[in-house]
Amino acid sequence: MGRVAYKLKIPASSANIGPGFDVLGIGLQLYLEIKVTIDEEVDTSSDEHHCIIQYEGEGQDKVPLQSNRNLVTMTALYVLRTRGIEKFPPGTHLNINNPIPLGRGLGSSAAAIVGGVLLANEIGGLQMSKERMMDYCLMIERHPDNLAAAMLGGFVGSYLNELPPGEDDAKNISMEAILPVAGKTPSENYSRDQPPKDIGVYVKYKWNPKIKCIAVIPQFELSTDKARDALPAAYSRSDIVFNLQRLAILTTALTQEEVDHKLIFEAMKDKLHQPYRASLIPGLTNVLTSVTPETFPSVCGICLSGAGPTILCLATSEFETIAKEIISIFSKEGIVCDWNLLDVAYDGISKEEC
Ligand SMILES: Nc1ncnc2c1ncn2[C@@H]1O[C@H](COP(=O)(O)OP(=O)(O)OP(=O)(O)O)[C@@H](O)[C@H]1O
Ligand SMILES: N[C@@H](CCO)C(=O)O
Repeated sequence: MGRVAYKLKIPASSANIGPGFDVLGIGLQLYLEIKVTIDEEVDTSSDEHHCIIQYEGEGQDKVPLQSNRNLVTMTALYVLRTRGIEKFPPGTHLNINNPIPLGRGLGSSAAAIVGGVLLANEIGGLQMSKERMMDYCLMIERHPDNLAAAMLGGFVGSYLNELPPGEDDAKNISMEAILPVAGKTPSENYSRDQPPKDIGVYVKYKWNPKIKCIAVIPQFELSTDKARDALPAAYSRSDIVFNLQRLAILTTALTQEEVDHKLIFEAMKDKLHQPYRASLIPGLTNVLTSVTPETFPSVCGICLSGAGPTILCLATSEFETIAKEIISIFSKEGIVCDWNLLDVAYDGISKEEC
């Protein structure tokens, strides 16, 4: 085979966008990069799956580098196993550069999972479509919003199909049958079954390019699992209708040529997840009610990004002023933040030869 080298890029993402809990996502121009080099002359036998990982960027002090513990390579190994391949080709090196902060609501885990599936697709020559790769991704992170935005790019809506009984069981097999679970001895009995087909359906909306994304990123982590545990098991009809009405408006309001700031602002309100997560994110309620088109005319809307704690503010100008206002509200709670102005990543995953 000789030496092979290429780079995979996967965007960060913001999920929910207010009312679209587990439904909407936006790909963001902040990319997890995985440089893949395969050189069979190089000895990689120190790793049990022949994959040496170098990692820099967010989480570099804590992201595991063993191939059976790192989310990117664990995901790739899961996909490869379902195709009868148990290891990477001898001589595989990954140089991972990750600017996406972990556990902050910017889709770091979705980028890692999409990156792992894409890596397996390339290494195994599997030639899967993006939709088929999404089936694998959804076996690991079981809501489609961040994953679809990372895979497809742009502003994306998704739903999960109601699969026939046998296939639905296959979709819900335990995580331990798919990936090694932290704190547990890796299983010898992983599933080698390919996932059901067409678990999800995705649609890309247009996006008005005048609207930019301000991400204000508190310097503390909130795991998605913890933020999901804060949610109730059931909702009132009026709260569900509140979100559905706004969701129906929002997906078009963000595409219209004339930006209607007040319409978007109202359509980005939510009653299904943000109110329940407020206790985990001091200052959240104040941020969501203080930064409005009345206080800053270029604000279109403001919401929790994914499971938080990052705040996503959509705006057409005044970016630094708006970011500083959000930062000052958090600072009153003793929370320090970074911020970043991000454009939409319209294209999702990509591969460059090196
Ligand atoms: N590049 C990476 N390499 C290895 N593991 C990663 C990588 N990125 C994320 N992870 C894993 O994913 C975890 C974060 O996932 P989590 O779903 O809690 O947050 P998030 O994806 O950043 O936020 P959200 O889903 O709300 O957008 C990290 O703690 C780490 O275990
Ligand atoms: N929709 C998900 C996104 C985070 O992964 C949530 O809010 O829990």
